[in-house]
Amino acid sequence: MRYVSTRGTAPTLDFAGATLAGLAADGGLYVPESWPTLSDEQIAALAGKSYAETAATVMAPFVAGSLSEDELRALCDTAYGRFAHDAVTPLVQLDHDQWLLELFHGPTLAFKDVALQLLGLLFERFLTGTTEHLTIIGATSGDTGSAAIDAVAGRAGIDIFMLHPEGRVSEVQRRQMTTVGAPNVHNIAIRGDFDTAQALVKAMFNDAAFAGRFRLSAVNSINWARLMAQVVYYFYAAVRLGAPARAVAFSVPTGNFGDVFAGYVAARMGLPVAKLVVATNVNDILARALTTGDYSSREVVPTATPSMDIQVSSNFERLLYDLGGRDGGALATQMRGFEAERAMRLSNAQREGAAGLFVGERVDPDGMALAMRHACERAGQVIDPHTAIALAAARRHLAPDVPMMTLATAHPAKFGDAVERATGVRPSLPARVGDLFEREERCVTLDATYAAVSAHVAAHAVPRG
Ligand SMILES: Cc1ncc(COP(=O)(O)O)c(C=O)c1O
Ligand SMILES: N[C@@H](CCOP(=O)(O)O)C(=O)O
Repeated sequence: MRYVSTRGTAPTLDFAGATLAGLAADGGLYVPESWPTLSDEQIAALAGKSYAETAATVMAPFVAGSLSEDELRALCDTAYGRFAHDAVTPLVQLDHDQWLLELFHGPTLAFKDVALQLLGLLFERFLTGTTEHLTIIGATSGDTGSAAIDAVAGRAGIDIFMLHPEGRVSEVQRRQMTTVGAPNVHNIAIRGDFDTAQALVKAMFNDAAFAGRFRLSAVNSINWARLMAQVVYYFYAAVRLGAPARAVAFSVPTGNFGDVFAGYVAARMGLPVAKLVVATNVNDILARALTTGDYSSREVVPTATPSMDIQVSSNFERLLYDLGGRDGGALATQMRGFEAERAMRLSNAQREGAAGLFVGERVDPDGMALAMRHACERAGQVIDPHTAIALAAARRHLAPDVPMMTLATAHPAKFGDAVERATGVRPSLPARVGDLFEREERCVTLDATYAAVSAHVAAHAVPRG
């Protein structure tokens, strides 16, 4: 499979190249040249397969030319062997036709592990036999950071620099990042919000001199491999609830539009998806864009769902590209307009294309708390606040005979205070996270300026050989 940039001018790459590059050189995001499809028979045949087998089948067309089927299967066995549940992403029934798709059974208790456990192995595989040293730069509102650090800590040939907004991640999230002692892990708290951290990361990629000195790569969902791995659980869950004979719906708590874009990819590949509910908190740029066509960024409001406190959603660009006829030149102009104005309008084609599958929903703090209480009292499920946002949104879009799956993106113990406030129940941390509160923290705090952050990275990164 070849990968093209959404902005049309970066070199076309194979899967290995796109994985190592992260962001395209023209500032765009890599997407497959075309969407592979699975026939109904191929989808039906997934019903008897394990998670790792499903992953190898669904991802095979995307990695063709860079990995053999046997290599991919071995990587999936290793990546998904580290999960605490044998089903990797189990379904839990909430109601007659409502389900939770639990994505938090990986090492760091969030859905990010599903993709990042694999991505760590892919980096290692693609660096083997080269003398390259990878400098990973990433931004996190909490969960990507810990999952990425777990995936690459201690790996040879890689350093990771992870930016998080100071004081705006939960204590568990922060400690999961800052207590990792491996010397290749560099935590940076910035005095700013997540959007600023994400913009600083993109600026380092887009600085030709800087990108020329270091072999930069990405672990955020700007890296195509992240999304590819997330497509798998949409298939895995849907076939268990009757696909392809029966259409299914998903509600996804959304920030950077990565997870829900993976659902869109599953639909493009042939999975019968009736609806994708794009659930946001009060930082609702995506809900507004999908309901009114107005994609305009406002001040970020800190909430009890910090991982979704985002007003610039990186992966929306991938959707706009696909729905806008894959015209890289036109998309580049549209995105440059957004970058200058922090606002843009979707074209008619983009709005109408999105309306066929997506529905945007904004959920306020009361709706979130109510959903947590409802899940606890009616189904005995303690859910995290991000999942609660999606559950509240899901309940507005139930349809007869269409199972609705709410993606449970984090373990409730990562956000224990908010869960306890809403439900009176204090979830305990699973033993697999270890002695998080006893370990020493390592992190520098920097002003949210390009000069400060790029100088820090440059001082600690290994230049190209
Ligand atoms: C727990 C949780 N839920 C939801 C999201 C939003 O996912 P995405 O950014 O892929 O839309 C995140 C962050 O990515 C998260 O950490
Ligand atoms: N909520 C995210 C923000 C980064 O998103 P990503 O999916 O692009 O890595 C986080 O947990 O850091």
